Amino acid sequence: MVPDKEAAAGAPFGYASKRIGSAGDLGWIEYLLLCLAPAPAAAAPAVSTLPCAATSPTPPCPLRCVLLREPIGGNIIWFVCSRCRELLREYSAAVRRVACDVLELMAEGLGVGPADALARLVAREDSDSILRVNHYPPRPDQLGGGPNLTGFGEHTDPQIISVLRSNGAAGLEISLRDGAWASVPHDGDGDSFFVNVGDTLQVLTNGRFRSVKHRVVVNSEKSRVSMVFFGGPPPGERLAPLPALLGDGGRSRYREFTWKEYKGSGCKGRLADDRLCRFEN
Ligand SMILES: O=C(O)CCC(=O)C(=O)O
Ligand SMILES: [Fe+2]
Repeated sequence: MVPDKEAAAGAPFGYASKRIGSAGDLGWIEYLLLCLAPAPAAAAPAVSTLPCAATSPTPPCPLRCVLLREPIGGNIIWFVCSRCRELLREYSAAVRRVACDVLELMAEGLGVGPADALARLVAREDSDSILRVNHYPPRPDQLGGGPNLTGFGEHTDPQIISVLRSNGAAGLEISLRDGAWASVPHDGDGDSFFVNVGDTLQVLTNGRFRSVKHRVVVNSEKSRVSMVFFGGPPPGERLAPLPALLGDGGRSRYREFTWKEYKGSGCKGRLADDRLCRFEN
């Protein structure tokens, strides 16, 4: 995982609260963003050997492991103990396999070959995949502004596929074709995942699978915690609809671009922006 000092340097990885992205979007949220791409040797984490949580004086993180938060010069620097690091590694390897299995089933359903035509992009060691832990504290009584407080504003996920697991507290909603919002029912037994198509899968499938707008509203007494694996392609990967999905006229709805280019174009905009329209033919 990419080292903790990235957070201190103001890079997108690490801990943040309320601010989502760099364009002014706000939400009733705190979150951790962890890069799963292999870290360059020179940037090996200096803080990974802290003693494990049980003996730590800091509050437990939503994962029930411990993160130490230290306000230094206005920044919050976070440290992950070695046990937490190992748990996160195990979890992300398992959830990456789930993502790849789902992508293989999608390729089969679409009739495209080879079987790993989609999954290979996420399975690769250099895939730009991210783990995000979101914590939405309960809505405070004193806040006005109607029944729904925005936890995470409407957006689509830019990557190929997102696999989300929550603690069963309500709040996630998806946008239907007619623009109405529908709550995603949570799983009472806690053994299912919410799988979301990302913008890049919409491109790869030439629009056959749609990247659905979603948001989180905070209106309950209970904190919501979600943990999302975002399977993204390697940065230099050239992305375009799979040839088998171009249809009879051979029409590609999107021009070719690299993942790096897409990320670069999207990160400056607002959460709700339509990032794909710039790449449409
Ligand atoms: O917390 C949730 O349920 C959704 C979070 C989300 O959409 C995201 O992290 O991209
Ligand atoms: Fe999302």
